[in-house]
Amino acid sequence: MSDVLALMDEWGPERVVCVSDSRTGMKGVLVIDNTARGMGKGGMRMSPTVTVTEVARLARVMTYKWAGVDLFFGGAKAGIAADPRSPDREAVLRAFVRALSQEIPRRYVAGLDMGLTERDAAIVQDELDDRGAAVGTPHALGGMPYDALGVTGHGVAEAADAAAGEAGLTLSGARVALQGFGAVGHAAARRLAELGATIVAVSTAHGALHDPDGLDVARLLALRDEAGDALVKEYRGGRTLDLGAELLVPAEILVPAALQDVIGADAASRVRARIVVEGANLPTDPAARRVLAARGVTVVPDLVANAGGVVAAGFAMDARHSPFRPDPGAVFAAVSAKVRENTVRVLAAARDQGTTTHEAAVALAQERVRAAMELKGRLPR
Ligand SMILES: NC(=O)C1=CN([C@@H]2O[C@H](COP(=O)(O)OP(=O)(O)OC[C@H]3O[C@@H](n4cnc5c(N)ncnc54)[C@H](OP(=O)(O)O)[C@@H]3O)[C@@H](O)[C@H]2O)C=CC1
Ligand SMILES: O=C(O)CCC(=O)C(=O)O
Repeated sequence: MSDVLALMDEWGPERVVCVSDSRTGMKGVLVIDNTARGMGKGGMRMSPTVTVTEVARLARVMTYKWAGVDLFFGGAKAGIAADPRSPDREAVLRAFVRALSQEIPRRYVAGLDMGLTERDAAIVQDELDDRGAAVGTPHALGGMPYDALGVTGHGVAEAADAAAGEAGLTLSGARVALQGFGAVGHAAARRLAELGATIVAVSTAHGALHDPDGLDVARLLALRDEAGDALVKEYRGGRTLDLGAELLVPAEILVPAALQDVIGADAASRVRARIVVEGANLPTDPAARRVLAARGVTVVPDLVANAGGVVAAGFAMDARHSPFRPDPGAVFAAVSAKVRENTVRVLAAARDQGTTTHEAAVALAQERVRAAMELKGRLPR
């Protein structure tokens, strides 16, 4: 745990709970970062490589993301070290949730992150026999299935449109390269195409595709439904690239929407896009952000660009104990308004203060978290 102790600072994390189960081989962690503005809320991820440090870093992003959209929840994230394609995934998920029955839903409500779907949110509710245990459940359970609806990706595309406007570009005809075609990536592609952008590259863990004249987004979306992960192998047209090369193709806009830490200082010096919109959490590191800023590349930070998920989760938190379903139209409208407003605000603040956009977004969020900590007597004496 020494790595996590090293991550602890005045903001958190307040609570790190590691759990395991010998019968299923389950190993996982819940990190509750800062609850000054409300209880722990954030997605649950399943990945064979997840680490305690990764989940703690993601939980910190959640603290800032909730504050950034000015909704009253605290930052939290959960991670299960397992392959989401494993036939044992349900048993592992159930064991994880059972082991955290003291935390869920009293201190933490689960949501969707990488590797988990609406059906998993339903399993979390089932395991604890509590409709309040998770959000992101299917419509048939009265939930707000924000991944299936593509709410986060929709917001990412709206952020791209707002940032393009600030940079004097229009999305119409702009070339976009995307990493990841999961819950966030596919919905971002769909909305970007609707807004007139040309998607020139996409990738999944199985490979990357590039066509400088534009990929057929409708075909890619249909293949995702038909072929799942193998969509890049099934697509006819374009040429395949080594994984990671999709980040560096000529394009006006780059949307990393898969993994964390994919753009370091070296990749940042080779990115060809004028705008980077962070669909994923933590795709860039601080050195990369400085390199991009120095090169005049506009970065819309994760906590701004992918905040559609928290806005939807906010609606879903309200609806957990209500017989009424949230109206998807109202959710999409709120996501669009909030993400656009925050994109413009953060880009302007960074320009005015001479900071990176991440520094500007975090400063705004910290101001709100600090105010709550002060009111609750949580600041150091
Ligand atoms: N879901 C949400 O509402 C939110 C998600 N996020 C963040 O967005 C990111 C993506 O999450 P989400 O879309 O939910 O996850 P999913 O599990 O739905 O999709 C992940 C996608 O990334 C692809 N991928 C995995 N590894 C690589 C790789 N090495 N190179 C290229 N693509 C890869 C996967 O491919 P394959 O299918 O082949 O495995 C898949 O297409 C994460 O950082 C998450 O934290 C942020 C806010 C909200
Ligand atoms: O809080 C949620 O339910 C999902 C949002 C999330 O995990 C994220 O924005 O990364």
